[in-house]
Amino acid sequence: MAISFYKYQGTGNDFVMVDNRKHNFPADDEALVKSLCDRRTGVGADGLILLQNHPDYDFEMVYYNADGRVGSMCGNGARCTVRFARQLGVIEDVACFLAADGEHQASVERDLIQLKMHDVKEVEQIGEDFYLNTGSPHYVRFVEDVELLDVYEEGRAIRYNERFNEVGTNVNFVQRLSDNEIFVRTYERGVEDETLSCGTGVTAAALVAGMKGMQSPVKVKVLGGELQVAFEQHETGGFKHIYLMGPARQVFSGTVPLQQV
Ligand SMILES: N[C@@H](CCC[C@H](N)C(=O)O)C(=O)O
Repeated sequence: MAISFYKYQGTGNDFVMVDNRKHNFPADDEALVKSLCDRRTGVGADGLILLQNHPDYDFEMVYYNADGRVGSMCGNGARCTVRFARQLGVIEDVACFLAADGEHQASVERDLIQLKMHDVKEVEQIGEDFYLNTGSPHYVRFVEDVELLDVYEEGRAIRYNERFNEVGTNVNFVQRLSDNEIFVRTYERGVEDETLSCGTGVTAAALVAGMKGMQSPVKVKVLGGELQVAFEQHETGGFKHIYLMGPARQVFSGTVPLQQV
């Protein structure tokens, strides 16, 4: 048996995508997902996503981290899944779909995908840092010079801090570049390394920038390109009308014999 797959990327956050509408991909096989995501012996990706039918939505997105475990919400993965659904003819230019954290709306605008994120009700302050959930848990630290930072070492130290116990966290280091632009580097849980971009992380970083006085929309530079985050701040704290926007495209497609993974 062979697995047909597509490889997509959104600002360098890359995913193995499987059209699971008529198949039954054995995603409970953690070792299989992990081996497909392996950059030396597999296809290579930060995660694997199944696009499946759902009776109440245009489609359902099921996301697995590169370590093979089922993940929480993935912002870039969702933008890539919308592009994938458009290319498969599942949707036209708008989508309403189900992800790990519930319903999302999205729209395709030429090479950009705009994704509506869920409201964020609270942002915890931890010393000078912040912790919030944008579909996945994110720790946000503002720094002076993000390019000089050892994201792997400093990210891991926070990721495995006992405060976050077995749930863990993603860790975002943020530099303010101008009145409306930040630069974000992320250590991603489940990849256990820095990735070129993290959509839920960029969203978390932009919201914290908003708390610090930055106006929406916030431009976000990442190692893999540029994203934009729009939001409205609740008077009582928290955020609503949150949108993540950026490019997402197919890189290649192929098949992998199951016995080789
Ligand atoms: N790359 C993602 C975040 C995926 C979830 C993360 N790995 C986790 O386990 O929390 C994104 O674009 O949001």
